[in-house]
Amino acid sequence: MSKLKIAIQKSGRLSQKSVALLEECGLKFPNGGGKLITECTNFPVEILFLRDDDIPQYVEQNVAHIGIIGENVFLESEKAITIVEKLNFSVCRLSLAVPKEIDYPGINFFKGKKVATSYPNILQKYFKENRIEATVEVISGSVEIAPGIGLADGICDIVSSGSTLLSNGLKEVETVVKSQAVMVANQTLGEEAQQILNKLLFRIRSVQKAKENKYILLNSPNSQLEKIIQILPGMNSPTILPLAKDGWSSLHSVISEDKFWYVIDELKKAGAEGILVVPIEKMIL
Ligand SMILES: Nc1ncnc2c1ncn2[C@@H]1O[C@H](COP(=O)(O)OP(=O)(O)OP(=O)(O)O)[C@@H](O)[C@H]1O
Ligand SMILES: O=P(O)(O)OC[C@H]1O[C@H](OP(=O)(O)OP(=O)(O)O)[C@H](O)[C@@H]1O
Ligand SMILES: [Mg+2]
Repeated sequence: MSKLKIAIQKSGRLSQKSVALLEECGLKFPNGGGKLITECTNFPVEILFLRDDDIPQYVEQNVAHIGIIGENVFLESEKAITIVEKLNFSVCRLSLAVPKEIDYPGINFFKGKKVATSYPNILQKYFKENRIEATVEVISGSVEIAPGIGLADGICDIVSSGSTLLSNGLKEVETVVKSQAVMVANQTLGEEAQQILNKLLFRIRSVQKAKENKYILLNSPNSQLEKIIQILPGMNSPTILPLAKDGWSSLHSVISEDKFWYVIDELKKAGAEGILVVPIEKMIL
């Protein structure tokens, strides 16, 4: 049986989380010792450890069938490859920034200016869409230094917390694109590779779904059960088990991660006690 070749970043912001995702999907593989290619022992997959900027090209050429990269690298590469799944990690944005003392009048500020970036394709496109004629100065890293040393009037680079901008005397003025880690694939995968990818995507979605949800257990007087069930929009209907204590039940359900603080407040008001919220490892729907 042939193997699905997955390209992930060798070292950098995406590498640990990419490895963790594959491991959470149950894939077992030796990782370390500087080996740049490794085989899964329990799934028909081969993992290639590469520079992230090279991954789109390898996937386009089918040297790797799929890859994990930032959406920013996908867009910048302009390769004929397809995003098959957004992965909800390494969330960041590509933004324009200028020295903090500038009284920024809006995007027209950039007309006739020089902007340093490692993302010339994305930036040129953005300027074109906004009818801005500006000079794009391509540098490969430490972009935030450019205005301070007189290389450019502004920059376009990755922002997450904003602390790199702050410590270099810059302020964010426009978001150019939002990004997160994505899985990309070759556009003409063979049947076998496609089947393995489908299995892997099923596992990834089960892991993602589990992360978005929590398992909740609580005790409630039977008289309050109806009210509590209405507060908890479960997967189907919640499980209810009688407690040893007369007139009380234990209720189990699933709630989405972003709702549970809000819901917990309401549950307490409705008389729920002994509330436990626990992580879910896999969720098969
Ligand atoms: N501060 C950040 N917060 C969240 N995500 C980030 C951050 N910085 C970068 N990323 C995301 O992680 C990806 C990889 O970033 P990294 O800095 O490791 O790349 P790199 O230096 O180009 O690595 P390589 O050596 O493989 O070329 C970026 O393309 C972006 O999608
Ligand atoms: O808004 P922040 O949270 O400060 O993150 C943004 C910074 O993170 C990335 O650099 P990284 O730290 O990965 O170093 P690198 O430039 O060497 O890749 C990116 O290039 C920015 O400089
Ligand atoms: Mg890179």
